Amino acid sequence: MITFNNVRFTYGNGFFLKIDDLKIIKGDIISIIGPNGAGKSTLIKILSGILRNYKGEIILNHSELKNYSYKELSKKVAVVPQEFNTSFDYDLESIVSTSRIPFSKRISFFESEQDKRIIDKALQAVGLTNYKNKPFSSMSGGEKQKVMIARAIAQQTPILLLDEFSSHLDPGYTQSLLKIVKEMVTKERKTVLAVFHDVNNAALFSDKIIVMKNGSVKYSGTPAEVLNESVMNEIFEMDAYIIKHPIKKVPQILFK
Ligand SMILES: Nc1ncnc2c1ncn2[C@@H]1O[C@H](COP(=O)(O)OP(=O)(O)OP(=O)(O)O)[C@@H](O)[C@H]1O
Repeated sequence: MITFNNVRFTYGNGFFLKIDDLKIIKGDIISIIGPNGAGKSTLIKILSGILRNYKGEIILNHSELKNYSYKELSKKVAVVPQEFNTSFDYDLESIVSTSRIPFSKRISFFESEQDKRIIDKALQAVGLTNYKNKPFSSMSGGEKQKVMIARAIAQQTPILLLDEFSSHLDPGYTQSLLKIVKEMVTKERKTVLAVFHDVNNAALFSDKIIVMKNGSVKYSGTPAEVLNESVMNEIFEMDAYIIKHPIKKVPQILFK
């Protein structure tokens, strides 16, 4: 569904993203892990259409990614960013409603009845219906992340990109948001790429893990295939014990 061929990107500051060959299959939940500065967010920004001056080929549904207009790409890819701020203090409903703009047939955007239903359902899915008229600025960090997930749900795209969306959240919020996202993507067979710093959550959440370092994909495979002591040592320079989750049977990392 998404194929990378000899993709190269640089900000011009010495960092180089080099992805020779990578295939992302429809319906897979894929986590991207790797140390700070590995290029994880850069990869997400390329796939979201923010960074377009890469070399090589990224094929999304038979067409080169660069050739999609922003509007067309917004119908295919939704992003839950690491952080989101607005210069105006919109209420939650208005923030979520921006997800429907790509589907508008007019130049100025008026929500249809169907849009309103989709927005209500998305706010309901993350448990924020009662807050929909509250200003975004009055929400906590975790609630803001829920708003961004609702926005991505309402965008109804086949691909979802999550950039460390749980990094500021407490364990309870993290678990509930991961559950919401996993249920939704499994039900609707969405393809997900999610950047994680928490390797244990990555193992629990995903079908496959991509391990990046210095701008390249070093390993990829199921959590059981890629998460072992020597990879943790090579990639993160850490001494780790690996145990098996007692119920989910995926690897879990402990500090030595
Ligand atoms: N807008 C930018 N301009 C110049 N350099 C950038 C920019 N954004 C990121 N970089 C650099 O590119 C490299 C990769 O950054 P990126 O944000 O993709 O890493 P990451 O793996 O997401 O890191 P982290 O885990 O710390 O979020 C880093 O060296 C970073 O300093």
